[in-house]
Amino acid sequence: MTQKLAKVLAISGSDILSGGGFQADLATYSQYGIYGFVAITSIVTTTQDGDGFVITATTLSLFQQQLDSLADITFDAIKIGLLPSVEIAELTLAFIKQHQEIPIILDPVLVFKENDDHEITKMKATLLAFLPYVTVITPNLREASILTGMPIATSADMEIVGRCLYQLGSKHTIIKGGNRMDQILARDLYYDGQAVKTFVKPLVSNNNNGAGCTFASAIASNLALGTPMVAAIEKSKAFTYQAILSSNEYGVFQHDIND
Ligand SMILES: Nc1ncnc2c1ncn2[C@@H]1O[C@H](COP(=O)(O)OP(=O)(O)O)[C@@H](O)[C@H]1O
Ligand SMILES: Cc1ncc(COP(=O)(O)O)c(C=O)c1O
Repeated sequence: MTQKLAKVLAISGSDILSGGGFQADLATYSQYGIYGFVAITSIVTTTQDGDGFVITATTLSLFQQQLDSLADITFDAIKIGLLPSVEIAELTLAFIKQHQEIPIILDPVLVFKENDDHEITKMKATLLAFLPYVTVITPNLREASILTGMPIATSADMEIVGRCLYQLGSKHTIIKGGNRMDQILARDLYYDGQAVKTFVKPLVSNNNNGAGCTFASAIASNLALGTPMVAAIEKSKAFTYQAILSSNEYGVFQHDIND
């Protein structure tokens, strides 16, 4: 008899270059032997000169149609990635409120409209409203700084901001130092209201596009399979490190979980 596959939903954008977005989510689920579903929030394409990218949001009705199509499915975890607008974020929040019995991983991708302070302020308020309804959030330094309004320049700042996100309602927080804090180590800080833990790997100079999506999807996969939180983060950090080690010019490449 074949074993029943765990089912994980990605609420994510499409990355035309396949490094990040739902392409990375599905590649990760596949390595964990998980059946992956996707509700597409947006399509990310490159600008004509190839130097930038354009985010086109899925229409609200098409996005809601996707969520409605998934209404009868019992998922083992849900991972949330790029939310291109406050409206898509609000529909997503309403959806996850109906799935409070499973792990929900929020990777708050705040790459959109980097120069539009008004949009960022609105999105910040919407993302903060997610905190009581998600299991774990995985902001990078910039995202953690936007969410809390606090600057992060040192490892000590990471801890202060981790504690602040806990005060704001986050149950489990991982602040990703990645390649933005240190020259030698990729150091992430975890806080759950009790203990501060750090997860560390050597910093490699490879292309890390899609590392954040891969990390959050691996955590979703591990939690869906019943792995406790700290072990899930440890395994996901190692999985993502291997993926960064074998990236190409487009993004990371996910390996067998035993590599
Ligand atoms: N160059 C790198 N070398 C090793 N680990 C990295 C590197 N860049 C990111 N990571 C790790 O990959 C994971 C995803 O982080 P990151 O790429 O910083 O997220 P995001 O894509 O959200 O900015 C984290 O565990 C981070 O520490
Ligand atoms: C659709 C989508 N989601 C998320 C991301 C962020 O990717 P990451 O933070 O994993 O590098 C990207 C980046 O290209 C993307 O295209």
